[in-house]
Amino acid sequence: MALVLIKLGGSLITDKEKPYTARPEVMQRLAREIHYIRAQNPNLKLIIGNGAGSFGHQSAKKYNTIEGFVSPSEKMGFCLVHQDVLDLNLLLAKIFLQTGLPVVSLPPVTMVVTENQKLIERNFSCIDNSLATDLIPLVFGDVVLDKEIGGTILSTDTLLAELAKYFLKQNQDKIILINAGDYPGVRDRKGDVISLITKSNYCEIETALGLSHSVDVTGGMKKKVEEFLAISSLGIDCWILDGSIPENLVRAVLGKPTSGTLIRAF
Ligand SMILES: Nc1ncnc2c1ncn2[C@@H]1O[C@H](COP(=O)(O)OP(=O)(O)O)[C@@H](O)[C@H]1O
Ligand SMILES: C=C(C)CCOP(=O)(O)OP(=O)(O)O
Repeated sequence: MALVLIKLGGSLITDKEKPYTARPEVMQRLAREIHYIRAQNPNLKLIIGNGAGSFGHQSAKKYNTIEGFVSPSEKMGFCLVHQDVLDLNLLLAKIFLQTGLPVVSLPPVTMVVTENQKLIERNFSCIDNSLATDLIPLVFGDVVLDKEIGGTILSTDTLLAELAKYFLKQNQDKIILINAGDYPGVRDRKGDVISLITKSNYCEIETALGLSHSVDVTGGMKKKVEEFLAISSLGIDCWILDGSIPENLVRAVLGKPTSGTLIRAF
């Protein structure tokens, strides 16, 4: 049975230029599209992750949470970042539920432990169990506890890549990962969208990949492409596409012609 992991980027579901500004109308349309995808493929397993956008990235930057915490104010900051990502996730979860999608919000802080920002413990049994009962696990970029530096930040991209590897080991038939943002795909130095990134053309396009132009603590486009290229070599196709174009996400999941960037190892 196929598994599709969908990342709804913070750039798509919030206005990353305006602190704490969600885009509920975009969330509603995405919910309807995901509802349609499920109706077309009742056997499809879905995991959805949402980015932190102008919610968690604001506080994460303010408290430099990715580097850990020492002082009481940094520790408080860690908790406030978690609250910010929960607030955004709650808005999205409510909209999904109103649309009839059986989502269950699962905070990654309870699944993953790091050491000096390196992932050392994973417990994805709640994801497994949710999928087994035909629920849609809804995860998000979150704070996580770190054995050396107290805490850090785990992006949705990293989490979904880890989940893709985990389910691959469990002999999942086919896995695809789709990153939907508010950009048309990965751009080259001229600004044109690169339709296909492989191990062979990566070195030619690498210099075009940068950080996010918005407030963002987790690495922007370069890290995204590197992480997706790494899992593509395991046979997992990854799309980076524009989720603000109606039906684009639907087309990618249903295997129809899609505008955006496909990352495939070959
Ligand atoms: N080569 C590139 N192609 C597209 N976007 C790029 C590129 N290099 C840097 N970026 C920046 O990366 C951003 C996407 O990363 P990010 O903000 O983390 O997205 P998301 O919130 O969807 O995860 C783009 O909006 C753009 O500002
Ligand atoms: C800042 C925090 C706490 C999480 C970041 O998550 P993401 O890295 O997945 O968020 P977006 O870039 O998609 O906004």
